[in-house]
Amino acid sequence: MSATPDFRSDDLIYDWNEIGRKGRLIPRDVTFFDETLRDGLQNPSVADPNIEQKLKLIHLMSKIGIHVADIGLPGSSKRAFDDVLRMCREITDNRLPLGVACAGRTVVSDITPMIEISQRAGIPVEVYCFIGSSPIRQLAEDWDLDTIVKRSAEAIDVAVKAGLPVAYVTEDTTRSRPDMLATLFKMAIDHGASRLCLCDTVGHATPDGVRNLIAFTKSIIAGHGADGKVRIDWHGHNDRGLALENALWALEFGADRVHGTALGIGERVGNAAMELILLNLKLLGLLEHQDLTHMLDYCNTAAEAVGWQIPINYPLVGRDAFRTATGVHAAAIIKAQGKGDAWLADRIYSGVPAGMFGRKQEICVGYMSGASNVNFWLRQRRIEPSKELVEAILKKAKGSSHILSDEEILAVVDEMKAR
Ligand SMILES: CC(=O)SCCNC(=O)CCNC(=O)[C@H](O)C(C)(C)COP(=O)(O)OP(=O)(O)OC[C@H]1O[C@@H](n2cnc3c(N)ncnc32)[C@H](O)[C@@H]1OP(=O)(O)O
Repeated sequence: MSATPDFRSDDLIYDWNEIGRKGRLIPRDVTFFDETLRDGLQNPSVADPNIEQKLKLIHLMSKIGIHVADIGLPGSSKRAFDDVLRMCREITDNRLPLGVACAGRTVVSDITPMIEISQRAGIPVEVYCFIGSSPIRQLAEDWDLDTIVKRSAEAIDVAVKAGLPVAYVTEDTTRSRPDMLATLFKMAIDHGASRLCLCDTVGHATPDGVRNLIAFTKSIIAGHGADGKVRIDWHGHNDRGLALENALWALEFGADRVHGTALGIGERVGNAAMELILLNLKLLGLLEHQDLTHMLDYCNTAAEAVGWQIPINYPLVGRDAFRTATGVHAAAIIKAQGKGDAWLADRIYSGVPAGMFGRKQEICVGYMSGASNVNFWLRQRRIEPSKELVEAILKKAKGSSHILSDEEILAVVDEMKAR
């Protein structure tokens, strides 16, 4: 598999990432499940977005190629119910290419609002019903296996009878015992669940755990005669900082659908960041036809909706993702641009080509800069870069402890003009 769809990659970028990859294939028909409006909003430091912000996000999700959005727990409050109904109507009214899911406990009263919304909005809401499956959850809740099986079967039956697709979610799967999981998975398949969602609820998993769990789940599905009928979801959290890596490995190991949230916003330290999952798959040569130029808008909208700032050094969408003040870096980018080679300029000092995602390389002037930065800055603004002017700006930059603002540079330009 070639690393990028770019015909020039093979001769100009030697790709060590590809060694050993051959033969191990991330399935090309992977799908994406966006949890921003459910798990994302479980973070204690987010503000609950208003409905207009939620609708805007729904539109952006459909633009970046999300297949299904989990849009809340309609059973949790009247406001949640109303928002979910409104979002479902937005999807049907605008024929957005986006499926919807709603979360609920394996409790009938959490499922019935989803049935009502499906009927009123004319959309099949995927029922994402969860119950804790690990010994640690069982201990805290005093649940025995029979209780969990009975509750789960009852909830799945209600949803299936209403004609809704069901993803059966074993909370804390990554710390659950295999005998417990085997019993629950078989029960869910027998009762008509079309997906088993493996949850790293507390961010415990490493890639080895992901591989073992997915292999185990596949063997249960196959052994139960449901191969090709029941799909596997991966839902991961970032407590060990491994959410993105685990999500990518989950796809590699055979998960059909992967969950993520904008900017990784979610419970505690969050989930796998959806934009980074998409970014990495794009760079692996997958998602060739997916237009990801709306990712900046998706992340900015999510950040604004929950009242967060995107960190300046955040990949892809952070302010500095494609910005340099460094003399050696800037000189090389400028040389590439001077050759009229946009491809080269976008890759020479960037592991992620900005143009692929609707962004561009930026060069600024600071204490680490050289004459190239200043020349470039002036030419971009159609100001003649005389030797004296370049030297004066560079002197100011070298004596400064920050990147020069446009105003600061223009003040030097005016000062030199006035001489
Ligand atoms: C997959 C996940 O991320 S889990 C997180 C899901 N999201 C949320 O919890 C956010 C929205 N939640 C809420 O608004 C509220 O917690 C509600 C409406 C769901 C429930 O509120 P309350 O009835 O007041 O219960 P409370 O929140 O105090 O406790 C949760 C209850 O759910 C129970 N519960 C949790 N999962 C299940 C389940 N699968 N089946 C049955 N009961 C369950 C707990 O045992 C506890 O019951 P208890 O009150 O009898 O001890």
